[in-house]
Amino acid sequence: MYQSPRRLCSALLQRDAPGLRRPPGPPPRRRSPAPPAAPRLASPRLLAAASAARSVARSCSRTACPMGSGTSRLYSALTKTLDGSSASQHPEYLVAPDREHLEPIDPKELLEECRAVLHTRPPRFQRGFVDLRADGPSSSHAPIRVMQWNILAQALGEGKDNFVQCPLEALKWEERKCLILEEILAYQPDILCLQEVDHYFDTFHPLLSRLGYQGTFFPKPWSPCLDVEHNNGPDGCALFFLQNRFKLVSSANIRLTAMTLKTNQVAIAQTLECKESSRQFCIAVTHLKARTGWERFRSAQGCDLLQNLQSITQGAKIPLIVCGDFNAEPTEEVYRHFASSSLNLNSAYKLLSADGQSEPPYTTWKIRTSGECRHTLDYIWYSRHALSVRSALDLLTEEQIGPNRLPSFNYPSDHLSLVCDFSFNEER
Ligand SMILES: NC(=O)C1=CN([C@@H]2O[C@H](COP(=O)(O)OP(=O)(O)OC[C@H]3O[C@@H](n4cnc5c(N)ncnc54)[C@H](OP(=O)(O)O)[C@@H]3O)[C@@H](O)[C@H]2O)C=CC1
Ligand SMILES: [Mg+2]
Repeated sequence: MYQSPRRLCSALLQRDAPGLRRPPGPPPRRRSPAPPAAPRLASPRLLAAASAARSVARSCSRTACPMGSGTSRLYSALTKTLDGSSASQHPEYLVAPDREHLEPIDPKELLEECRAVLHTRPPRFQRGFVDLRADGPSSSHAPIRVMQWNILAQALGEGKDNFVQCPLEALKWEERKCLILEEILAYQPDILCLQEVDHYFDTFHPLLSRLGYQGTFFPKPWSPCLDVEHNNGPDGCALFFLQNRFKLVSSANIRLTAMTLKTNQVAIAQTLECKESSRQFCIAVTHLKARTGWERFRSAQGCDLLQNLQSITQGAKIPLIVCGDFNAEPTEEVYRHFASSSLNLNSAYKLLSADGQSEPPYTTWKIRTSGECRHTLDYIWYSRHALSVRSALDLLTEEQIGPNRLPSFNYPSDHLSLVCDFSFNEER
Protein backbone atom coordinates (compact mmCIF):
# COMPACT_ATOMS: atom_id res chain seq x y z
CA MET A 1 0.00 0.00 0.00
CA TYR A 2 1.27 3.46 -0.88
CA GLN A 3 2.08 5.53 2.15
CA SER A 4 2.64 9.23 1.84
CA PRO A 5 5.86 10.49 3.43
CA ARG A 6 3.85 11.98 6.26
CA ARG A 7 2.25 8.64 6.97
CA LEU A 8 5.65 7.00 6.98
CA CYS A 9 6.67 9.53 9.51
CA SER A 10 3.56 8.74 11.57
CA ALA A 11 4.64 5.13 11.58
CA LEU A 12 8.07 6.17 12.81
CA LEU A 13 6.45 8.16 15.54
CA GLN A 14 4.52 5.09 16.59
CA ARG A 15 7.79 3.23 16.99
CA ASP A 16 9.04 6.05 19.20
CA ALA A 17 5.86 6.23 21.16
CA PRO A 18 4.45 2.81 21.93
CA GLY A 19 0.83 2.95 22.92
CA LEU A 20 0.06 5.72 20.45
CA ARG A 21 -0.88 3.40 17.67
CA ARG A 22 -3.33 3.51 14.82
CA PRO A 23 -4.07 0.34 12.88
CA PRO A 24 -2.95 0.44 9.25
CA GLY A 25 -5.49 1.21 6.55
CA PRO A 26 -8.73 3.12 6.89
CA PRO A 27 -9.82 3.28 10.50
CA PRO A 28 -12.89 1.27 11.45
CA ARG A 29 -15.76 3.23 13.02
CA ARG A 30 -17.46 1.37 15.81
CA ARG A 31 -21.11 1.73 16.55
CA SER A 32 -20.79 0.79 20.19
CA PRO A 33 -19.91 3.47 22.79
CA ALA A 34 -16.20 4.13 23.12
CA PRO A 35 -14.28 2.22 25.77
CA PRO A 36 -13.14 4.32 28.72
CA ALA A 37 -9.53 4.70 27.63
CA ALA A 38 -9.71 5.32 23.92
CA PRO A 39 -6.36 4.87 22.16
CA ARG A 40 -4.97 8.26 21.33
CA LEU A 41 -3.91 9.78 18.08
CA ALA A 42 -1.57 8.68 15.48
CA SER A 43 -1.79 11.89 13.58
CA PRO A 44 1.08 14.26 14.16
CA ARG A 45 -0.98 17.31 13.15
CA LEU A 46 -3.53 16.65 15.78
CA LEU A 47 -1.19 15.87 18.64
CA ALA A 48 -1.76 18.56 21.14
CA ALA A 49 0.47 17.55 23.96
CA ALA A 50 3.61 19.56 23.56
CA SER A 51 5.85 16.66 24.45
CA ALA A 52 4.24 14.38 21.90
CA ALA A 53 4.48 17.07 19.24
CA ARG A 54 8.11 17.64 20.06
CA SER A 55 8.72 13.92 19.79
CA VAL A 56 7.21 13.98 16.27
CA ALA A 57 9.72 16.61 15.25
CA ARG A 58 12.57 14.76 16.93
CA SER A 59 11.70 11.43 15.37
CA CYS A 60 11.39 13.01 11.93
CA SER A 61 14.62 14.92 12.11
CA ARG A 62 16.54 11.94 13.49
CA THR A 63 15.28 9.46 10.95
CA ALA A 64 15.85 9.36 7.21
CA CYS A 65 12.29 10.14 6.14
CA PRO A 66 12.01 10.66 2.37
CA MET A 67 10.07 13.86 2.94
CA GLY A 68 11.83 16.72 1.19
CA SER A 69 12.21 20.12 2.75
CA GLY A 70 8.53 21.06 2.31
CA THR A 71 7.40 18.26 4.56
CA SER A 72 10.11 19.05 7.10
CA ARG A 73 8.67 22.53 7.28
CA LEU A 74 5.26 21.00 7.81
CA TYR A 75 6.60 19.06 10.76
CA SER A 76 8.14 22.06 12.44
CA ALA A 77 4.86 23.87 11.85
CA LEU A 78 3.00 21.07 13.56
CA THR A 79 5.30 21.21 16.52
CA LYS A 80 4.60 24.90 16.88
CA THR A 81 0.89 24.62 16.19
CA LEU A 82 0.37 21.82 18.59
CA ASP A 83 2.45 23.07 21.44
CA GLY A 84 -0.30 23.33 24.01
CA SER A 85 1.89 25.47 26.22
CA SER A 86 2.02 28.37 23.77
CA ALA A 87 -1.02 30.14 25.20
CA SER A 88 0.30 29.97 28.73
CA GLN A 89 3.72 31.21 27.60
CA HIS A 90 2.01 34.21 26.03
CA PRO A 91 -0.64 35.37 28.46
CA GLU A 92 -1.58 38.24 26.17
CA TYR A 93 -2.51 35.66 23.53
CA LEU A 94 -0.30 37.40 21.07
CA VAL A 95 1.14 34.34 19.39
CA ALA A 96 1.81 35.55 15.87
CA PRO A 97 2.28 32.70 13.40
CA ASP A 98 5.08 33.33 10.92
CA ARG A 99 4.56 32.70 7.24
CA GLU A 100 6.31 29.38 6.98
CA HIS A 101 3.88 27.96 9.54
CA LEU A 102 0.95 28.68 7.29
CA GLU A 103 1.48 26.06 4.62
CA PRO A 104 -1.90 24.99 3.21
CA ILE A 105 -3.49 21.76 4.38
CA ASP A 106 -5.72 19.63 2.20
CA PRO A 107 -9.10 19.52 4.03
CA LYS A 108 -9.56 15.90 2.97
CA GLU A 109 -6.30 14.95 4.64
CA LEU A 110 -7.20 16.74 7.83
CA LEU A 111 -10.62 15.08 7.83
CA GLU A 112 -8.94 11.72 7.42
CA GLU A 113 -6.65 12.48 10.35
CA CYS A 114 -9.61 13.48 12.48
CA ARG A 115 -11.38 10.26 11.59
CA ALA A 116 -8.28 8.28 12.53
CA VAL A 117 -8.17 9.91 15.95
CA LEU A 118 -11.89 9.21 16.36
CA HIS A 119 -11.80 5.62 15.16
CA THR A 120 -12.99 4.21 18.50
CA ARG A 121 -15.94 6.57 18.69
CA PRO A 122 -19.41 6.04 17.28
CA PRO A 123 -19.92 7.55 13.82
CA ARG A 124 -20.92 11.17 13.24
CA PHE A 125 -24.61 11.86 13.11
CA GLN A 126 -25.98 12.30 9.60
CA ARG A 127 -27.84 15.54 8.94
CA GLY A 128 -29.24 16.63 5.61
CA PHE A 129 -29.71 20.05 4.03
CA VAL A 130 -33.30 21.11 3.46
CA ASP A 131 -33.91 22.93 0.18
CA LEU A 132 -35.66 26.21 0.99
CA ARG A 133 -35.45 27.94 -2.37
CA ALA A 134 -38.55 29.89 -3.27
CA ASP A 135 -39.73 30.12 -6.87
CA GLY A 136 -38.35 33.06 -8.76
CA PRO A 137 -35.02 34.20 -10.08
CA SER A 138 -32.06 33.07 -8.10
CA SER A 139 -28.58 34.48 -8.15
CA SER A 140 -26.11 32.85 -10.49
CA HIS A 141 -23.33 33.30 -7.93
CA ALA A 142 -22.23 30.56 -5.57
CA PRO A 143 -24.21 30.65 -2.31
CA ILE A 144 -22.57 31.82 0.90
CA ARG A 145 -22.50 29.04 3.47
CA VAL A 146 -22.60 30.28 7.06
CA MET A 147 -22.09 28.10 10.12
CA GLN A 148 -23.16 29.23 13.62
CA TRP A 149 -21.91 27.13 16.51
CA ASN A 150 -21.33 27.38 20.24
CA ILE A 151 -18.59 24.75 20.36
CA LEU A 152 -18.49 24.53 24.20
CA ALA A 153 -15.40 25.92 25.87
CA GLN A 154 -13.12 23.13 27.01
CA ALA A 155 -12.64 24.67 30.44
CA LEU A 156 -16.38 25.16 30.95
CA GLY A 157 -17.27 21.69 29.73
CA GLU A 158 -14.79 20.03 32.07
CA GLY A 159 -14.96 22.47 34.96
CA LYS A 160 -18.25 24.36 35.15
CA ASP A 161 -21.10 23.08 33.06
CA ASN A 162 -21.98 19.97 35.09
CA PHE A 163 -23.20 17.80 32.26
CA VAL A 164 -24.10 14.98 34.59
CA GLN A 165 -24.83 12.35 31.93
CA CYS A 166 -21.74 13.03 29.85
CA PRO A 167 -18.67 10.99 30.85
CA LEU A 168 -15.50 13.05 31.25
CA GLU A 169 -13.76 10.85 28.65
CA ALA A 170 -16.19 12.14 26.03
CA LEU A 171 -14.89 15.64 26.74
CA LYS A 172 -11.17 14.89 26.31
CA TRP A 173 -9.84 17.74 24.19
CA GLU A 174 -7.63 15.61 21.98
CA GLU A 175 -10.67 13.81 20.65
CA ARG A 176 -13.35 16.44 21.10
CA LYS A 177 -11.41 18.90 18.96
CA CYS A 178 -11.39 16.32 16.18
CA LEU A 179 -15.17 16.01 16.43
CA ILE A 180 -15.44 19.80 16.16
CA LEU A 181 -13.07 19.90 13.19
CA GLU A 182 -14.89 16.98 11.56
CA GLU A 183 -18.17 18.90 11.76
CA ILE A 184 -16.57 22.02 10.25
CA LEU A 185 -14.83 20.03 7.52
CA ALA A 186 -18.00 18.07 6.73
CA TYR A 187 -20.01 21.22 5.95
CA GLN A 188 -17.16 23.40 4.65
CA PRO A 189 -18.67 26.76 5.57
CA ASP A 190 -17.50 29.90 3.79
CA ILE A 191 -18.02 31.75 7.07
CA LEU A 192 -17.74 30.27 10.53
CA CYS A 193 -19.18 32.03 13.60
CA LEU A 194 -18.16 30.40 16.87
CA GLN A 195 -18.82 31.00 20.56
CA GLU A 196 -17.05 29.61 23.62
CA VAL A 197 -13.74 29.35 21.79
CA ASP A 198 -10.93 28.79 24.31
CA HIS A 199 -8.50 27.10 21.91
CA TYR A 200 -8.20 29.81 19.25
CA PHE A 201 -4.44 30.30 19.24
CA ASP A 202 -3.30 26.72 19.67
CA THR A 203 -5.90 24.97 17.51
CA PHE A 204 -8.48 26.83 15.45
CA HIS A 205 -6.43 29.75 14.18
CA PRO A 206 -3.42 27.70 13.03
CA LEU A 207 -5.48 24.93 11.45
CA LEU A 208 -8.20 27.06 9.88
CA SER A 209 -5.61 29.53 8.53
CA ARG A 210 -4.00 26.68 6.70
CA LEU A 211 -7.39 25.70 5.30
CA GLY A 212 -7.67 29.19 3.78
CA TYR A 213 -9.66 31.02 6.45
CA GLN A 214 -8.91 34.44 7.88
CA GLY A 215 -9.79 34.49 11.57
CA THR A 216 -10.60 37.04 14.26
CA PHE A 217 -10.97 36.31 17.96
CA PHE A 218 -12.46 38.51 20.66
CA PRO A 219 -12.20 37.01 24.16
CA LYS A 220 -14.64 37.83 26.95
CA PRO A 221 -13.04 40.35 29.32
CA TRP A 222 -13.67 38.15 32.39
CA SER A 223 -14.12 34.75 30.90
CA PRO A 224 -15.46 32.18 33.39
CA CYS A 225 -12.89 29.79 31.88
CA LEU A 226 -10.20 31.64 33.84
CA ASP A 227 -11.72 30.34 37.10
CA VAL A 228 -11.10 26.75 36.00
CA GLU A 229 -7.85 25.05 36.97
CA HIS A 230 -5.59 24.28 33.98
CA ASN A 231 -7.64 26.53 31.73
CA ASN A 232 -6.36 27.37 28.26
CA GLY A 233 -7.13 31.08 28.42
CA PRO A 234 -10.38 33.00 28.10
CA ASP A 235 -13.22 31.93 25.86
CA GLY A 236 -14.71 34.27 23.33
CA CYS A 237 -16.28 34.68 19.93
CA ALA A 238 -14.37 33.82 16.77
CA LEU A 239 -15.18 34.66 13.17
CA PHE A 240 -13.52 32.96 10.21
CA PHE A 241 -14.09 33.56 6.49
CA LEU A 242 -12.58 31.98 3.40
CA GLN A 243 -10.03 34.33 1.95
CA ASN A 244 -10.48 33.13 -1.59
CA ARG A 245 -14.17 34.11 -1.48
CA PHE A 246 -14.16 37.36 0.50
CA LYS A 247 -12.13 40.48 1.07
CA LEU A 248 -12.26 42.13 4.49
CA VAL A 249 -13.57 45.69 4.20
CA SER A 250 -13.86 46.56 7.89
CA SER A 251 -13.86 44.85 11.26
CA ALA A 252 -15.14 45.83 14.70
CA ASN A 253 -14.68 44.08 18.03
CA ILE A 254 -17.58 45.16 20.21
CA ARG A 255 -17.77 44.87 23.98
CA LEU A 256 -21.49 44.92 24.61
CA THR A 257 -23.03 47.38 27.04
CA ALA A 258 -26.25 47.06 29.03
CA MET A 259 -27.87 50.25 30.23
CA THR A 260 -24.57 52.07 29.43
CA LEU A 261 -22.55 49.68 31.61
CA LYS A 262 -19.79 47.62 30.01
CA THR A 263 -20.56 43.90 30.23
CA ASN A 264 -18.66 40.65 29.97
CA GLN A 265 -20.21 39.77 26.60
CA VAL A 266 -18.76 40.54 23.18
CA ALA A 267 -19.46 40.56 19.45
CA ILE A 268 -17.42 40.76 16.26
CA ALA A 269 -18.86 42.49 13.18
CA GLN A 270 -17.11 42.49 9.84
CA THR A 271 -17.99 43.90 6.46
CA LEU A 272 -16.91 41.55 3.70
CA GLU A 273 -16.89 41.90 -0.07
CA CYS A 274 -17.60 38.85 -2.23
CA LYS A 275 -14.76 38.48 -4.69
CA GLU A 276 -17.07 36.90 -7.28
CA SER A 277 -19.92 39.40 -7.26
CA SER A 278 -18.28 42.46 -5.63
CA ARG A 279 -21.30 42.66 -3.32
CA GLN A 280 -20.73 43.66 0.27
CA PHE A 281 -22.43 42.39 3.40
CA CYS A 282 -21.88 42.49 7.13
CA ILE A 283 -21.44 39.37 9.25
CA ALA A 284 -21.62 39.46 13.03
CA VAL A 285 -21.17 36.92 15.81
CA THR A 286 -22.15 37.23 19.46
CA HIS A 287 -22.74 35.30 22.68
CA LEU A 288 -25.16 37.01 25.07
CA LYS A 289 -25.28 36.65 28.86
CA ALA A 290 -26.53 33.23 29.99
CA ARG A 291 -28.95 32.10 32.72
CA THR A 292 -32.47 32.84 33.90
CA GLY A 293 -32.96 36.10 35.73
CA TRP A 294 -30.83 37.97 33.18
CA GLU A 295 -33.53 38.54 30.55
CA ARG A 296 -33.51 42.34 30.80
CA PHE A 297 -29.72 42.38 30.72
CA ARG A 298 -29.72 40.27 27.54
CA SER A 299 -32.33 42.54 26.06
CA ALA A 300 -30.14 45.58 26.74
CA GLN A 301 -27.12 43.82 25.23
CA GLY A 302 -29.22 42.99 22.16
CA CYS A 303 -30.25 46.66 21.82
CA ASP A 304 -26.62 47.71 22.03
CA LEU A 305 -25.64 45.18 19.35
CA LEU A 306 -28.49 46.32 17.09
CA GLN A 307 -27.40 49.94 17.50
CA ASN A 308 -23.84 49.05 16.54
CA LEU A 309 -25.09 47.08 13.56
CA GLN A 310 -27.32 49.99 12.45
CA SER A 311 -24.24 52.12 12.22
CA ILE A 312 -22.01 49.48 10.60
CA THR A 313 -24.63 48.65 7.94
CA GLN A 314 -25.36 52.36 7.36
CA GLY A 315 -28.95 51.88 8.44
CA ALA A 316 -29.54 48.50 6.71
CA LYS A 317 -28.01 49.63 3.43
CA ILE A 318 -25.43 46.86 3.71
CA PRO A 319 -27.03 43.38 3.94
CA LEU A 320 -26.51 41.75 7.30
CA ILE A 321 -26.14 38.26 8.80
CA VAL A 322 -26.00 37.94 12.60
CA CYS A 323 -25.08 34.61 14.17
CA GLY A 324 -25.19 33.95 17.86
CA ASP A 325 -25.91 32.07 21.00
CA PHE A 326 -28.43 34.59 22.31
CA ASN A 327 -29.13 32.52 25.44
CA ALA A 328 -32.75 33.55 24.88
CA GLU A 329 -35.83 31.62 23.85
CA PRO A 330 -37.98 33.13 21.08
CA THR A 331 -40.37 34.34 23.79
CA GLU A 332 -37.77 36.70 25.22
CA GLU A 333 -37.58 40.44 24.71
CA VAL A 334 -34.18 40.33 23.01
CA TYR A 335 -35.59 37.98 20.37
CA ARG A 336 -38.50 40.37 19.77
CA HIS A 337 -36.07 43.29 19.41
CA PHE A 338 -34.22 41.44 16.67
CA ALA A 339 -37.39 40.24 14.97
CA SER A 340 -38.89 43.75 14.86
CA SER A 341 -35.76 45.80 14.27
CA SER A 342 -35.64 48.36 11.48
CA LEU A 343 -32.76 46.28 10.12
CA ASN A 344 -35.56 44.06 8.74
CA LEU A 345 -34.16 40.76 9.98
CA ASN A 346 -35.61 37.27 9.75
CA SER A 347 -34.41 34.19 11.60
CA ALA A 348 -33.23 31.63 9.05
CA TYR A 349 -34.11 28.48 10.99
CA LYS A 350 -37.79 29.46 11.17
CA LEU A 351 -37.89 28.53 7.48
CA LEU A 352 -37.52 24.87 8.44
CA SER A 353 -40.96 24.92 10.07
CA ALA A 354 -44.12 24.08 8.11
CA ASP A 355 -45.45 27.65 8.26
CA GLY A 356 -42.06 29.38 8.24
CA GLN A 357 -43.03 31.14 11.45
CA SER A 358 -41.74 28.87 14.21
CA GLU A 359 -38.26 28.39 15.53
CA PRO A 360 -37.00 24.81 15.90
CA PRO A 361 -37.93 23.03 19.16
CA TYR A 362 -34.31 23.09 20.38
CA THR A 363 -30.79 24.14 19.48
CA THR A 364 -29.27 22.96 22.78
CA TRP A 365 -30.15 19.92 24.86
CA LYS A 366 -28.29 18.81 27.96
CA ILE A 367 -28.75 17.33 31.40
CA ARG A 368 -27.36 19.30 34.34
CA THR A 369 -27.71 18.63 38.07
CA SER A 370 -30.79 20.85 37.89
CA GLY A 371 -32.34 18.52 35.28
CA GLU A 372 -32.89 18.44 31.57
CA CYS A 373 -32.37 21.72 29.66
CA ARG A 374 -33.84 21.78 26.16
CA HIS A 375 -33.92 25.24 24.64
CA THR A 376 -33.84 27.23 21.43
CA LEU A 377 -31.09 29.79 22.00
CA ASP A 378 -29.04 29.93 18.79
CA TYR A 379 -30.01 31.90 15.71
CA ILE A 380 -28.88 33.05 12.30
CA TRP A 381 -30.56 36.36 11.50
CA TYR A 382 -30.41 37.81 7.99
CA SER A 383 -31.61 40.88 6.06
CA ARG A 384 -34.79 39.61 4.48
CA HIS A 385 -34.86 42.33 1.82
CA ALA A 386 -31.37 41.58 0.55
CA LEU A 387 -30.73 37.89 1.18
CA SER A 388 -32.51 34.56 0.71
CA VAL A 389 -31.92 31.27 2.47
CA ARG A 390 -31.38 28.60 -0.17
CA SER A 391 -31.00 25.73 2.27
CA ALA A 392 -30.49 24.95 5.93
CA LEU A 393 -28.94 22.00 7.69
CA ASP A 394 -31.58 19.99 9.51
CA LEU A 395 -31.27 19.61 13.28
CA LEU A 396 -30.50 16.35 15.00
CA THR A 397 -33.54 14.31 15.96
CA GLU A 398 -34.28 13.36 19.57
CA GLU A 399 -33.38 9.78 18.66
CA GLN A 400 -29.98 10.81 17.30
CA ILE A 401 -29.27 12.95 20.36
CA GLY A 402 -30.05 9.97 22.58
CA PRO A 403 -31.21 9.68 26.21
CA ASN A 404 -28.05 11.21 27.72
CA ARG A 405 -28.39 14.27 25.49
CA LEU A 406 -25.38 16.47 24.64
CA PRO A 407 -22.42 16.63 24.60
CA SER A 408 -21.68 12.97 23.97
CA PHE A 409 -19.18 10.59 22.42
CA ASN A 410 -20.60 11.42 19.01
CA TYR A 411 -21.33 15.12 19.34
CA PRO A 412 -18.83 17.54 20.85
CA SER A 413 -21.00 20.41 22.12
CA ASP A 414 -24.20 20.95 24.07
CA HIS A 415 -25.29 23.28 21.22
CA LEU A 416 -26.06 22.13 17.68
CA SER A 417 -24.36 23.74 14.75
CA LEU A 418 -26.64 25.71 12.44
CA VAL A 419 -25.67 25.96 8.78
CA CYS A 420 -27.38 27.98 6.03
CA ASP A 421 -26.69 28.73 2.40
CA PHE A 422 -27.51 32.34 1.48
CA SER A 423 -27.77 34.09 -1.82
CA PHE A 424 -28.26 37.76 -2.62
CA ASN A 425 -31.65 38.76 -3.92
CA GLU A 426 -31.60 40.30 -7.36
CA GLU A 427 -30.99 44.04 -7.11
CA ARG A 428 -34.09 46.09 -7.79
N1 LIG B 1 -12.93 37.66 38.08
C1 LIG B 1 -13.89 38.55 38.02
O1 LIG B 1 -13.82 39.62 38.53
C2 LIG B 1 -15.08 38.19 37.27
C3 LIG B 1 -15.32 36.86 37.01
N2 LIG B 1 -16.40 36.49 36.30
C4 LIG B 1 -16.63 35.07 36.07
O2 LIG B 1 -17.46 34.94 34.98
C5 LIG B 1 -18.68 34.28 35.35
C6 LIG B 1 -19.82 34.95 34.69
O3 LIG B 1 -19.43 35.33 33.43
P1 LIG B 1 -20.48 35.61 32.34
O4 LIG B 1 -19.77 35.98 31.11
O5 LIG B 1 -21.48 36.58 32.84
O6 LIG B 1 -21.07 34.18 32.19
P2 LIG B 1 -22.51 33.65 31.72
O7 LIG B 1 -23.51 33.73 32.81
O8 LIG B 1 -22.89 34.28 30.43
O9 LIG B 1 -22.18 32.13 31.51
C7 LIG B 1 -20.91 31.68 31.20
C8 LIG B 1 -21.00 30.32 30.60
O10 LIG B 1 -21.66 29.44 31.47
C9 LIG B 1 -22.55 28.62 30.74
N3 LIG B 1 -23.75 28.33 31.55
C10 LIG B 1 -25.00 28.72 31.37
N4 LIG B 1 -25.82 28.24 32.31
C11 LIG B 1 -25.06 27.50 33.10
C12 LIG B 1 -25.32 26.71 34.26
N5 LIG B 1 -26.53 26.61 34.76
N6 LIG B 1 -24.28 26.05 34.82
C13 LIG B 1 -23.04 26.14 34.31
N7 LIG B 1 -22.73 26.90 33.21
C14 LIG B 1 -23.72 27.55 32.63
C15 LIG B 1 -22.89 29.42 29.52
O11 LIG B 1 -23.03 28.53 28.43
P3 LIG B 1 -24.22 28.70 27.35
O12 LIG B 1 -24.13 30.03 26.74
O13 LIG B 1 -23.88 27.57 26.46
O14 LIG B 1 -25.51 28.48 28.09
C16 LIG B 1 -21.77 30.38 29.32
O15 LIG B 1 -20.87 30.05 28.31
C17 LIG B 1 -18.75 34.36 36.84
O16 LIG B 1 -19.41 33.23 37.33
C18 LIG B 1 -17.30 34.38 37.20
O17 LIG B 1 -16.86 33.05 37.21
C19 LIG B 1 -17.26 37.42 35.82
C20 LIG B 1 -17.07 38.74 36.03
C21 LIG B 1 -15.98 39.24 36.80
MG1 LIG C 1 -22.07 26.85 27.28
